[in-house]
Amino acid sequence: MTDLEDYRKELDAIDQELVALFEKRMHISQAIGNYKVAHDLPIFDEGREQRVAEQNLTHLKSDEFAVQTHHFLDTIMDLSKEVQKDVRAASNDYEQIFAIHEPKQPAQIGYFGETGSFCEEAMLAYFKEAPRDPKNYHTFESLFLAIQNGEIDYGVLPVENSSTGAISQVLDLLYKYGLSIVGEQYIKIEQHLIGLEGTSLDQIEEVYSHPQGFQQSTDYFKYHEQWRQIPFHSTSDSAKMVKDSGDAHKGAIASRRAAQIHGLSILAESIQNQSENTTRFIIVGKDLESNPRCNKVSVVFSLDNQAGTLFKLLRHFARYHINLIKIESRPVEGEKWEYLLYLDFEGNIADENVHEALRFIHRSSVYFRLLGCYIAATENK
Ligand SMILES: O=C(O)C(=O)Cc1ccccc1
Repeated sequence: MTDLEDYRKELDAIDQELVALFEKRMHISQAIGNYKVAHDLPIFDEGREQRVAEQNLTHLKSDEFAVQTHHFLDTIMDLSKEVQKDVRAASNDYEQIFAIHEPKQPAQIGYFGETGSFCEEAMLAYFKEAPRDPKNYHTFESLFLAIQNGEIDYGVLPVENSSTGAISQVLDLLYKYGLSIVGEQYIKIEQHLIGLEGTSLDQIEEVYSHPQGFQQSTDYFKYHEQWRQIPFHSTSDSAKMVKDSGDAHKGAIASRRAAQIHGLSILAESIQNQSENTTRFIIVGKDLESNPRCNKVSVVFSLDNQAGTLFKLLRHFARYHINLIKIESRPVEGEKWEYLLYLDFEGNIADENVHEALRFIHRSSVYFRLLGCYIAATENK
């Protein structure tokens, strides 16, 4: 027999013992998982992991393989945690996450802002037949509250702008109120400086708008630094306020439509930084809705604060051939340096690969919620 064959036989014998010990260890991890679920304890205990690694390294005869042994122990502990997370996921009634409801019809719709707001435009574009008696709300949170308490079935809010990025307050509210995304709509945004009829630019002293209006028009305001910029509810609330004030020194940033509706004049046209300025709006409802035509999924989750967890999770999107569209992170309220991740990707929750990927994210995350599965909007260029 060659030496090589002898070595291999020795390895086979060791592997056999390792596998038997590993299986035994995994059963104990599972039992610990059950205990932690029953006693509502966290799965990750950094102090204990550190102690286990240190204690086991003292069993080495020399330091020669200390690094590899550390790696080996870390991997074993990662696998144990996965088993424990499986136990917890099963106890969370995983299928409940996918409980799909029928769309509400006829539905009471709400939107953010006074009549003439961009959200109203998005609502009219999304619900092809103009909704009957839509209600409007002057803060994002009051709109979320109205959906939560059943005053309205769906609400329309901005979630992302092509030049200013995510509208983070809306992401935070989706998490806070546990509501769902049932659709989306793009609207091309042109901002104008508007004021009372018969006034001119040199009379303006202060300008009102939604913070988005200012952020999308920063270049224009570099040339008008003497004007006071005053944040107000929505662009259209600002327009209405200027009209109601009758004050020629006040201006608003809003749409052409808002100027017409509130009887104001355009003093400076198209003042937004980006000529193709576009906002993505979401239609928010109480429950998850989905049908076979839906091709976009949104989720929110948080991870253990450990090296490599995000990579380990995102790797599965490549493995299941899922196209990621967007990832956004937000701090968790009250938890310093802890983050929630908002992920959009292509697919339908009924697709096998999406289901598998979601099962994995759910299992690997500390917090997980499916925000919605809906039809991806296309941009009208
Ligand atoms: O204020 C509005 O009109 C809104 O609907 C919010 C908003 C503001 C600016 C751009 C896009 C959406």
